[in-house]
Amino acid sequence: MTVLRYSVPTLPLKKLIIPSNSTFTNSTLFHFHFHTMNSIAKPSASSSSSSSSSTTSIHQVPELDSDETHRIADQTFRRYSSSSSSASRTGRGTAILWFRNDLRILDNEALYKAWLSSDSVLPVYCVDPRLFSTTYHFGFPKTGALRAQFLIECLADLKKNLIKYGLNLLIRHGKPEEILPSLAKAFGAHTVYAQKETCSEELNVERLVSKGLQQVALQSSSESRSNTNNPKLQLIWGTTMYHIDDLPFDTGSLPDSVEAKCNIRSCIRTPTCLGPPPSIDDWGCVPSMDQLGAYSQSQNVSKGMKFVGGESAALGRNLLRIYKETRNGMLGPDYSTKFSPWLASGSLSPRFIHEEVKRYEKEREANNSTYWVLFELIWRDYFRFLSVKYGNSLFHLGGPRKVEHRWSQDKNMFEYWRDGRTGYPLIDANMKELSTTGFMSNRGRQIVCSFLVRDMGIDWRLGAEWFETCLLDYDPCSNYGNWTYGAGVGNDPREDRYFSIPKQAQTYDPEGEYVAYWLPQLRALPKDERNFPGKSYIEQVVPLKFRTVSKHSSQDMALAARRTNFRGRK
Ligand SMILES: Cc1cc2nc3c(=O)[nH]c(=O)nc-3n(C[C@H](O)[C@H](O)[C@H](O)COP(=O)(O)OP(=O)(O)OC[C@H]3O[C@@H](n4cnc5c(N)ncnc54)[C@H](O)[C@@H]3O)c2cc1C
Ligand SMILES: Nc1ncnc2c1ncn2[C@@H]1O[C@H](COP(=O)(O)OP(=O)(O)OP(=O)(O)O)[C@@H](O)[C@H]1O
Repeated sequence: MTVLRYSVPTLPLKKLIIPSNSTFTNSTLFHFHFHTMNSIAKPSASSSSSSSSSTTSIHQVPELDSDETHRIADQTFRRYSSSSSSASRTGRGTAILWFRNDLRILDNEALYKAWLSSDSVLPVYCVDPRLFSTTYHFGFPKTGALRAQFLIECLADLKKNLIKYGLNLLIRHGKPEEILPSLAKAFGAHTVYAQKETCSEELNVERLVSKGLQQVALQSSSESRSNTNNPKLQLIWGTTMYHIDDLPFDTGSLPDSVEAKCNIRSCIRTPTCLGPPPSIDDWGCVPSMDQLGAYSQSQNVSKGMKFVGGESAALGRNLLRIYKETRNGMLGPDYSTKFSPWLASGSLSPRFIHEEVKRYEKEREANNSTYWVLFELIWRDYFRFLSVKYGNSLFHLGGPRKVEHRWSQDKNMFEYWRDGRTGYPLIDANMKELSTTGFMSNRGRQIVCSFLVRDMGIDWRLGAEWFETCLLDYDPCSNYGNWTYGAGVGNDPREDRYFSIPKQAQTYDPEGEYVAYWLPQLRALPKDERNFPGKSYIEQVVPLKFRTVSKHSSQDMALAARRTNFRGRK
């Protein structure tokens, strides 16, 4: 079988070359945990054909127990720490480190700069109620329960690791623009350091925080002439593998087709001790699901993959050897790296992955998989830089290309898709995986996107906002970037990205293992019928645009015609 690479972003960044000559300041090589072929070959949902085990199993990702996770994390922290840099800490006073989507210690430049510029760092996380309200147009939960749970785990782990480094994490509930200026005032902080974001919701918060800090300075100067406090917000780039300052072009004019060669910086070496922290009586607890708001009612993963949040778990997950051959899979934890939830929360640095890949290549072998992991990370970078270039048009119906198209907002149709009741097993299985686990393979994402947009003709923003609710790895740039591509409104030169369900099913789920896992009622059918079950399954709600597989096309058409107008909330 020829394994095709997925076709969402193929160009334009294809030509962005990963330099093979990246240089590292620390060339010492240590052991790093990689799954072996044996551990990959362990029975998993993808390899098991027993119906009982493959319908009920839960795969924890990573599959290590807590002791092993922390052992590997500590080992990795040591490998990436520096004991010699305390002499360079010449700063005075207090600096605040405002954690956002950079919930990690390793390779966190903002944290490092806060440490360097002060003699005491105050790490803060603000539980911003806006992140737990609703999506912009259609009023879905802004953060679904599974991502909320993942975030809680990230915060608990970050707090634990900061304590190991001689600090702590102050957790406050409220808006950063209210919390940070008041902390800056109370502690006389000179700077608030934070990772720079690029989308308008986050940029708006940055502006408000900056304004709040200016108010502190104004108040301070009117109250005291001798001892004024003039705190500033210092934003540090940190989300991508390529540093924005190293790109050979200005992001505002990021070309649609790029041929660029630039170095990837080494990870920041974190000092072994980041303390002392300021004196604080109550550091605040990691929030519970209840505290995160109405939409975050606990939801347990009942089958499929259960991702463990936090930097320690992220460092325990590594998988490179067979990645290229399996990336287009859909079932089980090991067909792709599954780094995305940790990358999105910032528990994992893309530069760390790059450095580890290079180390692996040097110690063992360079192979297709090691190349492809970095290649995929370039796509992640690309969508981040695209958000700088295109701003809010990434979120607009017509996308960056301002495409005019009549979209449906049929509520019933959308709900068939959302709930996995379309009558197409491949769509329904993927949508059930998403709502049960918060994850879907890249292939699945492309297929369900194409179905919603092309076969159902539904406003792509409904799909994008539903993904925003559900995905553990939700990232505004990657999500809306990929959706605009899929909907044909992005800057992708290709016109119609149609994914034919029969073809996708035959190529990527030929034995119907994936659909039978998520739709157990199909397991009783012969393997080659599971994706094409006819009357043994629910009716298809729309015919396919380019191929009629339905045996009930008149009913399909009738259903498709029953369209009611779904009124967006905006
Ligand atoms: C409609 C749609 C919506 C998506 N929404 C998101 C999202 O909100 N957040 C997100 O991280 N990814 C998103 N993706 C991209 C991709 O599906 C996931 O990053 C990938 O499936 C995560 O699995 P993995 O970590 O095993 O990826 P791997 O295949 O192992 O790739 C390694 C890393 O490369 C990056 N990457 C891979 N493919 C892409 C891509 N197409 N775009 C951007 N980054 C990529 C991810 O960070 C990923 O973790 C979306 C794709 C589509 C088609
Ligand atoms: N982090 C984010 N996550 C999800 N959506 C985001 C994020 N940042 C910005 N957006 C979206 O960007 C859009 C910006 O809308 P805004 O009103 O700020 O600007 P606009 O260009 O005037 O848009 P509109 O014309 O729709 O009002 C909204 O759809 C908002 O949801």
